[in-house]
Parts: sequence; C-alpha cells; structure tokens
Amino acid sequence: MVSRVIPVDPFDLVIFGGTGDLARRKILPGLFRRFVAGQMPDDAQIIGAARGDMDDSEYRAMTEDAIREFGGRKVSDDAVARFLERVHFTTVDAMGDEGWAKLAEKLPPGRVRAFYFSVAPSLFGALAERLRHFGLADAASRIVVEKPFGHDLHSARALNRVLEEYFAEDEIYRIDHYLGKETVQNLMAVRFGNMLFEPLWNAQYVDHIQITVAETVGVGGRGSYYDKSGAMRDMVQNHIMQLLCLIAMEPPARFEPDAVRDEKLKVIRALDPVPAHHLVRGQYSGNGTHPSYCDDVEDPRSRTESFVALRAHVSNWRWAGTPFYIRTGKRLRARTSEIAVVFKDAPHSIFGADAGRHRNVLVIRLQPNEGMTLDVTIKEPGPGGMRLMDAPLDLTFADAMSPDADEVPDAYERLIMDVIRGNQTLFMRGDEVEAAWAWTDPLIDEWEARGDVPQPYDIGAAGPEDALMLMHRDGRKWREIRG
Ligand SMILES: NC(=O)C1=CN([C@@H]2O[C@H](COP(=O)(O)OP(=O)(O)OC[C@H]3O[C@@H](n4cnc5c(N)ncnc54)[C@H](OP(=O)(O)O)[C@@H]3O)[C@@H](O)[C@H]2O)C=CC1
Ligand SMILES: O=C1O[C@H](COP(=O)(O)O)[C@@H](O)[C@H](O)[C@H]1O
Repeated sequence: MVSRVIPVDPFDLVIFGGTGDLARRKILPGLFRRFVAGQMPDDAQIIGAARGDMDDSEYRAMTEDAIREFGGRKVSDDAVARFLERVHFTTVDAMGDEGWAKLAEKLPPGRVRAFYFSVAPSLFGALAERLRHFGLADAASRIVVEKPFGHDLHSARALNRVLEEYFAEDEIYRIDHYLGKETVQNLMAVRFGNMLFEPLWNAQYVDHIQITVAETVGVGGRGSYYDKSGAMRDMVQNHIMQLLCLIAMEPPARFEPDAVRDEKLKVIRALDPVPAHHLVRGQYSGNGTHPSYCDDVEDPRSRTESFVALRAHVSNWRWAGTPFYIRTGKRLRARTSEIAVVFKDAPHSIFGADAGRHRNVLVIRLQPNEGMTLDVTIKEPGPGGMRLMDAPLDLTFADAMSPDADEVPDAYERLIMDVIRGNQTLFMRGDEVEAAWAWTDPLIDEWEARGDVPQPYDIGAAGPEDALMLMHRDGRKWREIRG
C-alpha cells in the first residue's frame, strides 16, 4: 500500500537556529524527504537564520551535507539540486535588531509563514517579540517551539505568558516529537478505530499498564543540558506523559486539536501525586567500554538521574485501581519503546489448575520493529492433554504499510507539514504542558529536598534493582527489555 501525499499550500519556513544540530539532523533532511515525496509546492521557501555570516550558496552547501548524511535512501543529485533552489539564508540575531528588515523582504504576503524556533529556549521570548516588533508575523503566521518547554511549572508558565503576549494559542505549535511518530498515532487508531479494544480498556479488565522507553545511548555530547534536566524532565514530563495520555484518555468526539487536547489534559489532571516509595531514580556506572554518567557530564558528584521508574495512578472511573508503571533510561540493555496493556486473568479456568493460566497482553511496539502483539492463550500442541500456553498474534506495521520504509515520514517531517497545514492536533497546548509540570514538580522538589542520590546501575542492565522491586512488591513483573 502506498501512502497518500496531501500537498500543502505555498509556504515560507524560517528556521531560527538553521545551522544548529537539530536543523542539520532532523529539520532540513525531513523537509527534503517531504519534497521528494511531492508534498512541497514549487515556490516554497526554506530560510535558515542564525547569527553566523553565510550567503545562500554556503548555506545550501551545509544543507546538502546534512541531507546526504541524514536524508535517507532517496538522495539523488537531481532531487538535491531542485530542493536547494528553495533554500536561503539570512543573518539575524534573536537578541539584536539587525537583519530583521532584510528577512521581512524575503517573505511575500498572502502565504503561510512558519517560524521554527530551533534555538536555545532562553531566546524564544526575544524571537517572538522581534517577529511582532519588526512586522514579520501576519495573520497566516505561526511559531514552532522546541523542547524543553520550561524547566518547571514556574518557567513554563512564564514562557507561555511571554509567547501569548505576541501570538495566540492557535498560532503556537509546541513540539513533542513523540506525537509525530507513526506508531504513536497508531495508538489512537488502534484504540478508537476498533470495536475490539475499547470495551475492555478500563480497570475492570486491565490489571496494569507498562510504559517503557529504553535507550542504549548515554548522554553523549548533550551532558551540559541533560545534567540540569535528568530523565524525569527530559522524557517523563513530556514524551512519556503524552504516551500515558493517549493510552488513558477518554475517546474524543472528533480527531481535532482541542477535542484531543481537552481529553489529554483531563488525564494529566487526574494523576495522583506519586509517593516517594513508588519512585526509583538511577544513574549508570561506567564499564571498560563506556564512561559512567558522571564522567559523561564531567561532574563527579552529579545527582541527576539517567533512569527513572515510577508507579502512577489515574484517579478517575475508568482507571481507578489500575497502576501505570513507567520506566525510562539511558545505557540500558536495548533500545526499545513499548506500551504493554496487561489484562486480568480470566475469572475462572475450566481446565483446572494443572493446565496453567495465562494473561492476554497487548503490546504496542513504538520502536524499533514498530507493531503490535496480542498474546492469546491457546492449547499447547501435542497429545499432552489440555495444557495452556501463550501465542502472539503479531502485526508488524511495516508489513501493513508501504514496502518502502522511506515513505513512512519521520516524526519531524510529519509535524512540520502539520504546522504548514495549520493542524495542532499533534502539538501540546499551553495548559497541557503546565499541568504536566504541576505533576512532576512536587516529585522533583521532594527528592531534591531529601538530597536523594540516584542508585547506580550497570550499563546494559534494565535499571537499578529497586526498579525491579517496584513491580515485584505488587506481585508483578516488568517485561524484558529486548531490542
Ligand atoms: N539537537 C537535538 O537533537 C534536539 C534539540 N532540541 C532543541 O532544539 C533547539 C536547538 O538545539 P540544537 O540545534 O541542538 O542547538 P545548537 O547549539 O546545535 O544550535 C543552535 C543554533 O542557534 C543559533 N543561534 C544561537 N544564538 C542565536 C541568536 N542569538 N540568534 C539567532 N540564532 C542563534 C546558532 O547559530 P549561531 O551561533 O551562528 O547564531 C545555531 O544555528 C534547542 O531548544 C534544543 O533544546 C530538542 C530536541 C532534540
Ligand atoms: O527528546 C528526547 O528524545 C530522545 C529520544 O528520542 P527517540 O525518538 O530516539 O526515542 C532522547 O534521547 C533525548 O534525551 C530527549 O531529549
């Protein structure tokens, strides 16, 4: 099956931070892939902006390198040359007053205007202010704001207030790239497109839910950012919170921005505070091959967590009594992100205790090997009598989608095209972000006040021992972390 490409209207996209790491690895290659897919109109303009002194041809050379390194398999010389005709550069300082008039001249009226803030968050307010002040923002303008959106509730509120001073909420696109992942969107399709699951999707039938986002990478070159952040701020407050919302929310009336975001907000607001004994923090130790976390961030006394596991509760009628176990960390056994919905035992076994009992588990594999497995109970084959075993009904999404993996858009390409189309469904609203901080802040404040030291864990493990105990204590078990 070949995916459908819906062309977008003519647009001008200004990437502030257009020479940075994110622009090179994700934004520019993503735009190129949408161009190759035929989604970009002929007269679209992509304008890189930064303080550096570059002309168009130098920026095109940088963009070409980025595309060749990160652009996927369909990088032909011809496609690159045609794409680069749309690429320009302008020198501008977010904190200064030079360059804005020149940038304004490059933006024709009457077209969609998107300004991507791919710069440090400390510059977001200055950019928003200057876009208004120098008259660059018109009625068809929107801004795209990268993570992190604040460091806590206070800073997120302050950022919301400053952006709202210059732009309306429906012009602000807060990116959470997890929402752009094909499989994350599939979560909604699976839940709300099938009759099969929704009637069972509640505390009466679901024993518990596990959300795992495991990475094999360490903090690498991002140590100075990460050490101020840690796994709770870097992953739980945003990406994992979004996954939890999509699993737990009530069916929205329509797949429309506010209908979806209203339901997500209700979930976040229904989250109970997490007591200290339901939360485990870890930090990876070094081995002969890889440095420890503290070596990575160059602070031998760092207490920042590179792993967190917790048990959350959504206090509403649907989920009362069903725990959500969450874990995420770096330098773990394998790179895998999955959500497992573990159903309760059948109420009575007609086969007797010797047959064994098994549970249905629906596993949504977000990455890699994107797909879904439903464990069902069947009879063990052979003449050994009625003994039961698990067998997976396995659906790998790649088999159901295009045979050409390049046609499945990466999260950033999908989200940028949604910005151009003016569709905010997969972007976080300001109140959602604030509610997520309002839930995580007290947890962080509490462990900081206690002077909590994260527990060490071995590189390649599944996190610290206490993370296993978090479930064992409840008579449950984490699924294995397998790539
Ligand atoms: N890199 C990543 O994987 C991810 C990044 N992000 C977020 O994206 C944003 C950008 O990150 P990243 O690309 O890694 O950062 P980089 O440090 O690699 O790039 C920063 C960019 O901003 C430009 N810049 C710096 N100061 C100014 C200024 N005063 N005015 C205009 N431009 C300026 C720089 O160019 P110059 O110095 O020439 O001005 C450069 O182009 C950050 O908010 C980050 O948190 C989010 C998720 C992942
Ligand atoms: O936002 C972030 O996400 C990445 C993980 O993203 P994925 O798409 O590779 O799953 C994480 O490594 C990084 O620390 C965090 O800032």
